[in-house]
Amino acid sequence: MPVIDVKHLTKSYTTYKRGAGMKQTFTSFFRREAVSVQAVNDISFAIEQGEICGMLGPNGAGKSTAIKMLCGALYPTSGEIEVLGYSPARDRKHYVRTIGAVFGQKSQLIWDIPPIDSFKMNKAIYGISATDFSNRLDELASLLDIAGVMEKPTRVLSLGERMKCEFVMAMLHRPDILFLDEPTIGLDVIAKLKIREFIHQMNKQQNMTCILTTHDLEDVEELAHRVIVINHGEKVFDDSLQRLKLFLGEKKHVSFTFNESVRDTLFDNDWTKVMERPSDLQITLEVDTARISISDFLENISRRHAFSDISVKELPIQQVVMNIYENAKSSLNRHPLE
Ligand SMILES: Nc1ncnc2c1ncn2[C@@H]1O[C@H](COP(=O)(O)OP(=O)(O)OP(=O)(O)O)[C@@H](O)[C@H]1O
Repeated sequence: MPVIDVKHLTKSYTTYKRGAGMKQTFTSFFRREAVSVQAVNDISFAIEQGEICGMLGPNGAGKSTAIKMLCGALYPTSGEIEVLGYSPARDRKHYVRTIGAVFGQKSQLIWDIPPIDSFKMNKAIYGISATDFSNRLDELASLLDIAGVMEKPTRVLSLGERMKCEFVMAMLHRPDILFLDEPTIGLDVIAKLKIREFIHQMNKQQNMTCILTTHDLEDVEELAHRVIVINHGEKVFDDSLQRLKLFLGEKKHVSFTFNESVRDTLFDNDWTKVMERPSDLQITLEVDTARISISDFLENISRRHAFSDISVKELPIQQVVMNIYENAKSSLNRHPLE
């Protein structure tokens, strides 16, 4: 039986148009034009206990709105959410004891006091015993490597240190389900690794279920068993990471800065496509790594052309979603895996 069951979830926001300038602002006090935004549109999914599900989608797709409804912070316009038998919006008081949440863009810690005092506040709110609090805090602090950080005022912490403390705050009461909204946004590679390792550990140790929204495909690659892609409020993909990769192909974007100008035609073959040409010396190529390994590709290029800079990246999320969106409608039900 799923621990999270979402049926036909829909959320529309109503905002009011306000014109620019004094005259239109004044007019809008008396006559306002209502504008409705369909942020989440008829989304359904079910998640089993212990699953880690990544939610991907471009800016404005509706991911945060969906997570806020799952946390009980927003009422759905229509549709049903059941998490561990609770309705998040209706049974808030009992429900919040079973979940934890970390929002990359919004802190739960109190800015002017050290995180340790915010943790003690949660101890009181959740009625955690002194022994359990102390054991749990020791465990979380050592997993996240934050000794010496918890006693400084939150406002002086680096982003990475603060995010680790946000995770402690969310996990002190041992929630069964963790909702994460862009938990690694703005973090350096080391901090990202630490946080991913921590989520893994909690998932393994407590069989904790987790939904995370992200723009970082590596988060999904490292963590998620399953991926839901949302575009314009609609679910356009819901399956395993393996199947997402089949949609993406094994493509990467490789950008070079060459020492001398190169012609586009040099990259005219079956496994590369020119994506960008910012200058004579710079080029971004899409490389199909199913056809040529990155190491062979780089060796091939470096034998012919000297370059001073290079970067290898996953496909931008915008493009991933576009590819999926274009393919999804026509071929989702008759995919090569089947
Ligand atoms: N409080 C609000 N009032 C009106 N419109 C809103 C509100 N919150 C979000 N929206 C609109 O709903 C849509 C979905 O926004 P949401 O924040 O859920 O997207 P998202 O996928 O999380 O985007 P991002 O990746 O940029 O955070 C957007 O068009 C946004 O402008």
